[in-house]
Amino acid sequence: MKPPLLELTQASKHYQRDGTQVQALQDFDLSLTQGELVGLLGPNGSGKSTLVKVLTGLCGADQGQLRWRAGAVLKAGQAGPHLREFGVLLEGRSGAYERLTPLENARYFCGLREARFDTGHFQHLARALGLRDVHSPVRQLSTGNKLRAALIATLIHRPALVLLDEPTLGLDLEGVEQLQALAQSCQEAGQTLLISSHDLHLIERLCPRIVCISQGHKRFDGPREAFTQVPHPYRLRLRHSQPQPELPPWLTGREWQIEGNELSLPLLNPEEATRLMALWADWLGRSTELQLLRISLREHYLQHLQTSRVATDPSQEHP
Ligand SMILES: Nc1ncnc2c1ncn2[C@@H]1O[C@H](COP(=O)(O)OP(=O)(O)OP(=O)(O)O)[C@@H](O)[C@H]1O
Repeated sequence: MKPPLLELTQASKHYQRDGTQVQALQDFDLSLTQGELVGLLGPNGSGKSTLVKVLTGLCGADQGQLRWRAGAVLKAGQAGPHLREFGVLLEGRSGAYERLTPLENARYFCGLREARFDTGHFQHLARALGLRDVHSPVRQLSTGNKLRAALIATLIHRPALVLLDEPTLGLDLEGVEQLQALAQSCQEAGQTLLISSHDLHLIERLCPRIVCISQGHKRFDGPREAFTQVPHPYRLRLRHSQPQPELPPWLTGREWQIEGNELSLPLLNPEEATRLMALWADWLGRSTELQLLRISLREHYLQHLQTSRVATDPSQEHP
């Protein structure tokens, strides 16, 4: 097993707002290894940006520790030379200077990280993201192209760790696909990426590992397959005016949900639906609507958020 590139342990951070304490991050552990592509999911106000800020030394933590490349133990949120190896895009905002061109921005940010500017790499990034106009001031570019310029400035020095907070905000469909392909090529080149997004499908398509955060707590951290795994991934939903028939023995113990005249039954597989329909042919024949559904990614996500909820500041979260 590879040693961790970055290890964050027991990180907590609170803000003071209108005289009340908002716990943005609570005892948060995160370990990232080289070449990982990790998706960070969580509702508004769940602590994603705070986590990125603590990781990148932009905001100090109340407690917690950070280790980079198995080096000295630092206080979480502490700045240091290790940050030169980071590339950060914050909250989907264009971090590029408006008066400078995308090329000048890339040169400037490369210099800040004390890295050698590689024209070939700049051209590769601009091509990969479809940014043709690299010589006009950023202020003259469209929102999507401002973001492309910021992404280039984030990646120009080939950072070992790339942290992208909402990198698709303002990107069109083509832009999202370009970003996805670029993120995959960064991973293939051995870079580690942590991508925070509200786009569930992007995270599912792109990230083999998913971390889910809610109210500052980690709710899930594991492979994408485990994230989308539930004991009964199908649901038979029917509408009927009659009382429901008896459940066959192989379905007893399952949670049968009734709402008005709508009835929903969790199933293991579509074959269970076929067996049920044969058993209940008469009764089902009188139902007005019958649907076999696969549990959606959104439902998986909501289930993860509901597990072990704690009452820290529930008013702050909006799924
Ligand atoms: N500077 C601040 N002062 C006070 N409270 C803050 C500050 N920054 C964040 N918070 C609060 O901390 C909590 C976590 O915020 P954070 O921005 O980390 O969430 P997020 O998951 O990134 O949200 P979003 O998806 O909306 O970007 C929220 O309750 C937020 O209101």
